[in-house]
Amino acid sequence: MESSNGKPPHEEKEGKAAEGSIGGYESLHRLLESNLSPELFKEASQLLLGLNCARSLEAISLPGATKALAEAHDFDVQAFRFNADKEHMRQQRIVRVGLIQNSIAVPTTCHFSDQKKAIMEKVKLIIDAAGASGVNILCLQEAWTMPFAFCTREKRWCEFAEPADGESTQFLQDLAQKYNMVIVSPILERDINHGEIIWNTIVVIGNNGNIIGIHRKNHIPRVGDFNESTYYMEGNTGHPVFETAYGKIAVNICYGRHHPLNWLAFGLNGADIVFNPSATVGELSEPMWPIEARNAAIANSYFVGSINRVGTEVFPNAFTSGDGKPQHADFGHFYGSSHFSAPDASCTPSLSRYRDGLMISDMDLNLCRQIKDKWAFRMTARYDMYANLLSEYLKPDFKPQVIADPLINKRKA
Ligand SMILES: NC(=O)NCCC(=O)O
Repeated sequence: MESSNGKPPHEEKEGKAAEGSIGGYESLHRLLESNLSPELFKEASQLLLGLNCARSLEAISLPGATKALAEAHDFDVQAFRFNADKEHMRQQRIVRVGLIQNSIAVPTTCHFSDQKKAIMEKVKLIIDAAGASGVNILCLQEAWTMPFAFCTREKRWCEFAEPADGESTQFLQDLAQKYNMVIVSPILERDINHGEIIWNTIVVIGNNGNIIGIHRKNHIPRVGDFNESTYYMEGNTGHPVFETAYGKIAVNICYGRHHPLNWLAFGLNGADIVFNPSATVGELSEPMWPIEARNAAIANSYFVGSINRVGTEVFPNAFTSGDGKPQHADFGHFYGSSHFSAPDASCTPSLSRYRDGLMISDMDLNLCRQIKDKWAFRMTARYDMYANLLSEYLKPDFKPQVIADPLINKRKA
């Protein structure tokens, strides 16, 4: 949507491009939409997003109440539909799935209770919008109750950790029940029954407000300012798939998306939808962001919901990145851009790079099996061959299978 004087909307509103915008636009998709002719935009869009059942992805309209909440509280809301072919012997399995991205709500210098309360208050409004839209399964962003303070290496941020059945879970249990919605809640967990150990955890809350189970982040980053290994260890919960009233779901937490075997394991356990709640910044990972999730959806014949937080979080004390550059007090810009990818290689556009948002998608889960039948990736995967390689690789005397050219150093001048 371009404004009346041809300027991108936020440039006009704020007199300058918002931090994280692309020349004043919220996303690449919106930049293209505003600057290409409708015919060219349609073609570009089809190339970028792929086709679903041989057609462009359809946008769906949402109730007035959702739009009113988005308008009043300035969050981006977008909604699309992934179709599957109609089958003779199986009913459609359509579920409405939502992703929420958000910035923190007050400065990181505020009292911790006030920070958490303010985030919960703002996220509640977006959950209300998801509820008003009839969302069945909703996933929040990684460590949603707090700033992503792990860059600082300061242990005081551990105060945000809470038991899996703690305050934020109880808060969401009420909303899950109210809206008959499954909610996936990524938190910093404190395991009080095991010596107060801290984990990066997701809690799956069923549509009756019950806790179905938890999963703990499998792969912990040691890259850039993501000093998460200072706070928690690799998870001990394997690759659970949660069978909910609306489908089988799993959660690959943030940095796990760089590990194809992590994606595979959730697929082998039967997931139809895998969420990837994340916290990641532009320079480090943005070129990977649209590729990895989409590739996982294709390779594993399931839907992926990718979520990233938004905004720049400034911390009270400056820290260094161990790269010889000056100390700094922020992590860089969390670029939002939450979106869905489908097993047939289509995907939605992304939410805003700088505003809070709610991405909604209807998806017929039958598409997962239809794509398995079409591409037969499971049938052609040769898992036994790879199981063998991996078990050899794990042995201390493993020798890489390399066949060297015997003439490699024998070329005459
Ligand atoms: N939160 C987290 O694991 N971030 C790591 C950076 C990335 O994977 O992009």
